[in-house]
Amino acid sequence: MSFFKKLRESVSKTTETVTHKFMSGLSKTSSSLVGAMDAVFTRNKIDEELYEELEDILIGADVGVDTTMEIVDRLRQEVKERRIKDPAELKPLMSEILVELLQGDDGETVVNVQEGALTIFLFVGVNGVGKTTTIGKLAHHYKQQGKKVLLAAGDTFRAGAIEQLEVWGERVGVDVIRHQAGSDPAAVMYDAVQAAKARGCDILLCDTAGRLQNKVNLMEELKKVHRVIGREVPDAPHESLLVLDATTGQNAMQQAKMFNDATNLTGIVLTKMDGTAKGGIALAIRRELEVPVKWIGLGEKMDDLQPFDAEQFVHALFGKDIEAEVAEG
Ligand SMILES: Nc1nc2c(ncn2[C@@H]2O[C@H](COP(=O)(O)OP(=O)(O)OP(=O)(O)O)[C@@H](O)[C@H]2O)c(=O)[nH]1
Repeated sequence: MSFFKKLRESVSKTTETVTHKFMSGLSKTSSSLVGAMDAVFTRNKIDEELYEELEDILIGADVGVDTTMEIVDRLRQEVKERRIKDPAELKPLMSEILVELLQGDDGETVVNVQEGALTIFLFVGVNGVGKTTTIGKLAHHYKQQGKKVLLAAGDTFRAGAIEQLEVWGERVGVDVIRHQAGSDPAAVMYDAVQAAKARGCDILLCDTAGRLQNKVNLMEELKKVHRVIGREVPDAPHESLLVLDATTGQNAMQQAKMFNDATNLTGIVLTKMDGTAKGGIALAIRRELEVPVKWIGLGEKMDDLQPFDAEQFVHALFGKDIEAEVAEG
């Protein structure tokens, strides 16, 4: 069975809606990245110049230098082993390599939800990356699954952040535990955990500050919040999720390194993938950080957050060609 056919089959197991969301959310990256690659794949021979052009395209799409080198090296190797001569054959090969690269170890993107017990997620990230929106979207997601959800307004640095979380709480129909602006976020977390236990909640989603007087203070605050949660519920937080804005490109990589030192991240939420033509950042993050991307944000609406799935992702980038290949059999 061809790679495309297998890919199409696995993708068709999921709903059409999800496929559509990935395709429309990633359309900017798809047309710029795959669009540029198409010009290379129509060249008349596979030579050094072709590989160099592919490298430029990948780096230009924020794939990152190391990851780009790895992709192009894999491509060279497969071309040699499979004795490929026609540049047109590089396109399916490229998508195959990208799926493998994005897939990682089995179960890596599984979200650590405790069945029948309280699950706590801590969200970290600088201001404006989409932290509050992501918390709102996930609250909606888990509420739809019939779970009892509570939110903790841990960004006490900005009064606006507390209000924004309350707006999401109202929109989704879940309660928010909050204190006054300027109060100790660790105290908010303590109260939120007690409230979640007393109310028999399934999921507690904790917002945190993205900015303080300085970076050291912020990291110390996050460590403290982490400690307080862990003291109240063993093994919590069950996920420490860094929210990154895909449109900030390589800046996102630097933020990831900084937060990883302070909070021992378990996953990344990559937002605003719909707003960038450089969605290649997902590949760089997956490869260069030792933390898996668990969700991607594909828009501003409540249901525009999708669990990260390598096949769906690549399918959305190379979509039309996969349909065509399957149609040809
Ligand atoms: N297009 C798009 N916009 C998004 C996505 N996620 C969040 N946003 C938008 O990004 C902006 C910032 O999101 P917030 O949730 O306020 O960001 P935050 O990290 O909580 O920022 P602060 O409240 O400043 O700490 C808002 O206008 C959101 O609607 C996404 O996946 N796609």
